[in-house]
This record gives sequence, C-alpha cells and structure tokens, in this order.
Amino acid sequence: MTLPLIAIPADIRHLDKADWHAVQTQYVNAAVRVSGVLPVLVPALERGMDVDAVLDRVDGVLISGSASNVHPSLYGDEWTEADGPFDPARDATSLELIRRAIDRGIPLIAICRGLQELNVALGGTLAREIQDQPGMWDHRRPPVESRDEMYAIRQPVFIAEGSCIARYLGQSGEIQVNSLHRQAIGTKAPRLQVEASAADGTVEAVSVIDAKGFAVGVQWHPEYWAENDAPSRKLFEAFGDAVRAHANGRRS
Ligand SMILES: N[C@@H](CCC(=O)NCCCC(=O)O)C(=O)O
Repeated sequence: MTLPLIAIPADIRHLDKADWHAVQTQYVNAAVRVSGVLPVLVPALERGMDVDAVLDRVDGVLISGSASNVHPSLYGDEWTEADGPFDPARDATSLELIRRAIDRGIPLIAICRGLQELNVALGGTLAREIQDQPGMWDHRRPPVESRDEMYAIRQPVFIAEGSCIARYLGQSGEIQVNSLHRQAIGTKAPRLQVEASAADGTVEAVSVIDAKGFAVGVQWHPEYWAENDAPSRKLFEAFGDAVRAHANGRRS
C-alpha cells in the first residue's frame, strides 16, 4: 500500500528578506519515522485556500506548534502588538482545516499552537502570558541555546483516567512532558473534553467530543522526542494507525 498522506499547514516565516511557507522538520520527522505517514505541506493562505481540495487527498491532519500566536480578534479579544508575533495566513488556513477535518472525520493531531487553534476553531478563547497569572508556572520555552534543551522533558502532566489519550498511551496519571508556550486554553470550546492537565490547572490535552475518529490536541511537544520517549512514540503511533484506518476505509 502506498504511504497515506497527511496535511501539515505551514507558517509564514521571514528569511533572507523573503517570505517562506515553512514547517519545522521535527514534525515531518515524527510523522515519517514514527507514524509511518507522508506529510504534504499546505501553504498558509490568508485568502483562496480550498481546504476540501486538500482534505480530499489526505487521510490525516497534523497542526504543528509555532512561536506565533493566534490573533486575539479570532476569539473576540482586544489586542495589542505585544500579543504577537502574529501569522494571519497560518490562522486562516489552520482554523478552517481543523473545522473541516473534524466535520469529515479525518484524523487530527494538534500540537501546542495547534491545540490553541483547535480550541479557537471550535469557539473557545485563549489565556495569554499565563506565567504572569498568580499561582501559574512558567511554561515558556527555556532561555537556552540548544534545541534539545529547549524541548527537554521537564514538567509533569496528569492524563485523565478513561480519556482518549490514556487509551493511546496505555496509561493514565502522571507523565513527564516538555513545555514551550506562553498561552493556553482560556475558555474551553464546548466540543472539547479535557484529557490532561498540569498541577497549576493549565489544560494540557483535549479531545473532540463525539469525533468520528482520532481528534486530539496536546499543549506539549511529543513530536520532538517521538522516536525515543515512550508516551510521545505511542501518541504518534496511534495517530499513524488512525490515518491508515482512514486510508483503508477510503479505498474500500
Ligand atoms: N505561540 C503559542 C504556541 C507555542 C508553541 O507552539 N510553541 C512551539 C514553538 C516553540 C518555539 O519555537 O518557540 C504560545 O506561546 O503559547
């Protein structure tokens, strides 16, 4: 069987005085090496994107993390430039891709910014600069040079018993994850179920209630250690299995 395709929406990045459509290689590597699927990078278009034209051709969607933030106007909040950096083209593509993938029952994994987009796409809001709130931890990317240190596994989260994530990981309770975010779910969208939380109350994983298939979001970064961290590997293996099942269903 030919490898099933998944869609990964790109960011707009500025490099060498030009705009690029870009996805970090850690997401591509986890999809190829652990999920056993082939990513197709989807351009970030503020106008003119036809997400169904993409979804007609893939059997999964991976929404990656990014240092940019979902524009607060998309969840009805006031904003200043300090809430950036922004990526409106990524917002426009990701939010619609998420909604239509869920409608069509196409397996979806949303990571970090992706979880935040999932929440906004389904009607939720985001909390910003969460580390500045009383009693909250600092979940931000550590101020270090090495990417392995940035993505170091360093924080406990608690997987809810009986959750989808518990089923995929084969365990509930405490696992250790990495953490590189300054925003989080504020008001949870009605169609999302909390699957994991941090001890400071941060929502760390969600699933889509009544989803037709695999549809989860995680605030941490399982892609970075997907080849050698057991919970990370199991999540990406479960995503790959869901993608292959969808591909087989489409062909039968
Ligand atoms: N911008 C959002 C989401 C954070 C996120 O996706 N982090 C991954 C990228 C980390 C990096 O390269 O800085 C937030 O800050 O909450």
